[in-house]
Amino acid sequence: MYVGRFVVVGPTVGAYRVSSRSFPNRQATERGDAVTIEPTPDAPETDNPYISYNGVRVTERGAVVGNGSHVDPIAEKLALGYPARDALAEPLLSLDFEKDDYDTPRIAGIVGVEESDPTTTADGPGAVIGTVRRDALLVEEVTEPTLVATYEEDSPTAFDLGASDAESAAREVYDHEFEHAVCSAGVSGSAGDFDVSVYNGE
Ligand SMILES: NC(=O)c1ncn([C@@H]2O[C@H](COP(=O)(O)O)[C@@H](O)[C@H]2O)c1NC=O
Repeated sequence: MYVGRFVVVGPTVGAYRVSSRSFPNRQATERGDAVTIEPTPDAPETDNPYISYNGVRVTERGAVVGNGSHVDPIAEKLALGYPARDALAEPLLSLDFEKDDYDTPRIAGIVGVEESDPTTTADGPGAVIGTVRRDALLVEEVTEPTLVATYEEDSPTAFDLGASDAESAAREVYDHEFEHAVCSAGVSGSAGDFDVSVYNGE
């Protein structure tokens, strides 16, 4: 099955996988507190605005994963002190679904939200997941690893993630049977102490 891009989000571990039919020549590159999704040096030129972006941004108050330019404002709002639910919901709503041939949804999540966050109820690190589609804006707290994808699996659904560290999470989502894996990133930890890892295949 092809689900396009997907995030898996849990309280202390999460991941993002790029799967792509149209733009497979891409890589995940760690750059300080971010992971950039970008064309490989040999990729054909394109003016598609949706294929290069930060897929991960780590802040002191949580690690953000997602499939587009909304990751940056989510991280910035979180760092400014917005509650996790609101930091996720506002950029999704204002940027909306992608204006491409597929009305591709924006998907995102925040891992390792601090316990004091007023919009999570977890007794420990919290997590929120969300998506904006043409027909819905869905944002919710999750207490177990949860997946949302751009296509088919486009509402948050429980996901059986075995990994508990960033490196294994990146590897596990890359190796998942969903078709057309391109690259991935994993995050683990909680507010103030995160690990990040990328995987670009063998
Ligand atoms: N985030 C990404 O890496 C990404 N890659 C491709 N897209 C969009 O999704 C469309 C379909 O891509 P594909 O055939 O690779 O699933 C592309 O034309 C592009 O508008 C993306 N946008 C959202 O997922």
